[in-house]
Amino acid sequence: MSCSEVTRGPHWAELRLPLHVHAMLSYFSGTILPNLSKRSYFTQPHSDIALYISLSLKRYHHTHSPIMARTFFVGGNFKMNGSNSSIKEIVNNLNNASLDPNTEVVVSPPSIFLQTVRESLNKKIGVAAQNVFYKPNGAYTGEISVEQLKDSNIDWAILGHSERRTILKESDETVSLKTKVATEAGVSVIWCCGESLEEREAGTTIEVVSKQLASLKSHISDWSRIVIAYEPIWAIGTGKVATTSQAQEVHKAIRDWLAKNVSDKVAEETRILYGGSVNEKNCGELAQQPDIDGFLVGGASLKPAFVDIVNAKQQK
Ligand SMILES: O=C[C@H](O)COP(=O)(O)O
Repeated sequence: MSCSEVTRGPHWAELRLPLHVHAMLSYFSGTILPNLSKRSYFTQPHSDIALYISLSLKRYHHTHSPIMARTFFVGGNFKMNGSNSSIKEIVNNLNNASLDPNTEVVVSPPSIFLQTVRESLNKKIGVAAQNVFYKPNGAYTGEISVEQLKDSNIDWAILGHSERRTILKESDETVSLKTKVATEAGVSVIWCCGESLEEREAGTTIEVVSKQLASLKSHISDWSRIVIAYEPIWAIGTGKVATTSQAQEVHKAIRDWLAKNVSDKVAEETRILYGGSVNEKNCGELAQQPDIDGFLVGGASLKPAFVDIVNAKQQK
């Protein structure tokens, strides 16, 4: 029902509204409901004023709430590396390390080690699978289901990593479907995107990442279980890290895309990680960028220096 359709209720002047509410109503009436002039505010009945109050408070809250700080996040993607003994060593190292309590940490061993790592690792550290299939069970040789992950207390998965997109030919559609099934079942996802060297040189980085995001958006509605990892393919395992300004530029573009295509809230709250040759030396400067909310670390997550990357925010 529009304001102009409201005909019942006492005149606003009969209401005993606090002065600040009146002031706020006058201030916002022109911006929130531009089709209603200030004059019409003074002539609207009770239920209209209730509508004004509700919209004004909503607007006031939106524009005056402090921006929710995003918890810094560091993921360690072991990829297809490690043995029983080396992974035990990594777990012991993490269990005994002094980790920044303000950083969320998730490690992702190969699937054969998932359960052992989950059982032996400090419970404050999350454990992620490196893949999950979109079917609940059945004849899908080599795949692993969301229910199986949950049954083993694994509540994270890395999806859309460029190595799976390129080597294993996973399409945007497949990655989006997997992400939908995982998040809907309560498994959080580190969702990866990023451009190849040819795409960067052709100047299509933002276009490529936007297309990957658009596919994701067409499959999911709840973004609260998603952490985005921007990983330029040319920087993965090459020792060629993106410069802080290159990384920040793409992270900002991803956040702008979320604001424009999903919502301001999702844009503000979604963590965007950088991945690609991150190490203990380059992480400090990257961590200072306003839109870099953490890292997805490959090679360096297998080394003791991973602890320094987790503590990147504490570097001077
Ligand atoms: O998932 C991690 C990324 O692929 C980065 O790997 P990297 O740190 O070895 O370059």
